[in-house]
Amino acid sequence: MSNLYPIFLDLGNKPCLVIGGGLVAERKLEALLACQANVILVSPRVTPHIKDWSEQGKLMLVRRNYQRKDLQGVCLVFAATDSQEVNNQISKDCVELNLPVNVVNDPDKGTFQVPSVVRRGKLTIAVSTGGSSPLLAAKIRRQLEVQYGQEYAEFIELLSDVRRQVLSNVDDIAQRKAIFNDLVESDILELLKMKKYDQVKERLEKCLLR
Ligand SMILES: C[C@@]1(CC(=O)O)C2=NC(=C\c3[nH]c(c(CCC(=O)O)c3CC(=O)O)Cc3[nH]c(c(CC(=O)O)c3CCC(=O)O)/C=C3\N/C(=C\2)[C@@H](CCC(=O)O)[C@]3(C)CC(=O)O)/[C@H]1CCC(=O)O
Ligand SMILES: NC(=O)c1ccc[n+]([C@@H]2O[C@H](COP(=O)([O-])OP(=O)(O)OC[C@H]3O[C@@H](n4cnc5c(N)ncnc54)[C@H](O)[C@@H]3O)[C@@H](O)[C@H]2O)c1
Repeated sequence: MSNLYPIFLDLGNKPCLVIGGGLVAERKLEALLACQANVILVSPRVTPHIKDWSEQGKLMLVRRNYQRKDLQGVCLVFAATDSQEVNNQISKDCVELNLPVNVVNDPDKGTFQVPSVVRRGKLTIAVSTGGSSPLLAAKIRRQLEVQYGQEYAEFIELLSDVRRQVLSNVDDIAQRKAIFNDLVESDILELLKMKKYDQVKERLEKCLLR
């Protein structure tokens, strides 16, 4: 396998195909729905959760075995059946069509792998072991969850607002960079964690008046 190239995809309203309806398919589906993807799931059997989500209109469920025509018009494919043979066929069909495919029981047959993920608002940290140990990826994810708490979500919102203001009000690039640097290096994050919002405001003003 080559070195994997990390990338963050915007799948909002994009048609994504999951083939298989077991627990592994459910995990991939849940992550896709959390990113507002338009999911089509093809599988004769599905978990109770998948059935519920389909009844709530959260995905399109096709209750039969995979057929090559399912690939028409989709942009991302997950081969998540428990059959090596079916997953291999899906992988072959996708490679012929140049469609990115994830194969849950044979990473080398796929063209992308799913990382373990920590989300804090707009901050996303993704961990991959290149398929060597999904359990280690999950362990590192849990460690990162402790290190990067919910305060990061608030901090990033704030940085994003301030960045917009600075980009429209400060023309000098060196000065902008200095302001952004001051903000990132400030103790605002710790103050947010302690919910000391008055002091956050003070620090912000100080950085902006630089
Ligand atoms: C990160 C995560 C994302 C997700 O799926 O959402 C993910 N697997 C997770 C959990 C997990 N997977 C497995 C166990 C049971 C323990 C164990 O066996 O180790 C557990 C633990 C559990 O279930 O708790 C078993 C397993 N996984 C793969 C195989 C097949 C093989 O290796 O050949 C087998 C053996 C199946 C068998 O026994 O036959 C393959 C893949 N799993 C990947 C991702 C990709 C590589 C990621 C990487 O390492 O970089 C890759 C290559 C393909 C892919 O799926 O993209 C998610 C953790 C989410 C989190 O908690 O944060
Ligand atoms: N990548 C991962 O993270 C990971 C983790 C654990 C296990 N696995 C592997 O993933 C595979 C799936 O695991 P699971 O626990 O979800 O299995 P499962 O047995 O619960 O589900 C298999 C699903 O595949 C569907 N299916 C079978 N043939 C099909 C076909 N021709 N077309 C469409 N759907 C079909 C079935 O209806 C069923 O819903 C297993 O091979 C397992 O070893 C991968």
